[in-house]
Amino acid sequence: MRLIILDDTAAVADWAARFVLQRVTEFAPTAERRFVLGLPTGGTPLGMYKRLIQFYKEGRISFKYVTTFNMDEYVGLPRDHPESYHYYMWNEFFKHIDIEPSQAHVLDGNAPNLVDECTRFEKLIKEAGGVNLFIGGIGPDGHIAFNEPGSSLVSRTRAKTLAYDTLEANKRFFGNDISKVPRQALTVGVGTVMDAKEVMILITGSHKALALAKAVEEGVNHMWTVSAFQQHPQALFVCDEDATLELRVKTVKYFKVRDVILI
Ligand SMILES: N[C@@H]1[C@@H](O)[C@H](O)[C@@H](COP(=O)(O)O)O[C@@H]1O
Repeated sequence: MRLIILDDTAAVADWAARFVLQRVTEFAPTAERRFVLGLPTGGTPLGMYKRLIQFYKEGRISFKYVTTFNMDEYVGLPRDHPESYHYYMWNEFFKHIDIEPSQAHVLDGNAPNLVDECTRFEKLIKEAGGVNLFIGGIGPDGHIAFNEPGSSLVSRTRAKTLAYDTLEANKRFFGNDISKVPRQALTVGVGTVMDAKEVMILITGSHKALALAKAVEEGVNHMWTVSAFQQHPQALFVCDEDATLELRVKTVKYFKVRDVILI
């Protein structure tokens, strides 16, 4: 696991977008050999999506042969609700780029049978040949996707009841009214993300500092599900200075040696 420490949220957005650009460019996807990207929602990746849209407009990247799988979706929120992850992905990213809509997969939180929907999603990932790069964000309680504290670290895509901390953290998107935040979500499992060839997790802000410290400095722990990625062969945590506030100076100094060169 590598930890990339950058100055601020803008630097994280730029770095993450350039990392995606680099990986897609190196892979040189074609119709027969598509690049498979796992994607997150939330406030953290917004800047990365903006930069990627810019790269696309400048002709530096194409998503024509990219297949995407989103991490999660609320259960029971209409697809056209401004806080659904379908709506977010379409408005913040997909409608601005040349991705084939049929290749942009987001879990259906309104499916008649949620278990079947999760099974279908896992099957689609398998049929696509697995995920080349899974990008994720975390909650202040250290959850990855919606794998709340206590989730199995070998879990697969399934429905989860959201933890109180997550309802609190996400109420800002629902007029600060916690009662409006859906209580359940469909989420890829920790195991689903662990299966990706490479994982990049974006962590910004002092409210995520404790989670980052737990993930990096303590042992693998199902109460901080993002800590599982210590055991991934190709995992990158990309954070800003604020997110490092709970880390030891020694840890920060160690990881501040930059060894990843991007185009
Ligand atoms: N399920 C999502 C996570 O996938 C996301 O990483 C997290 C952080 O969101 P933000 O980036 O807005 O802090 O929010 C939700 O809980």
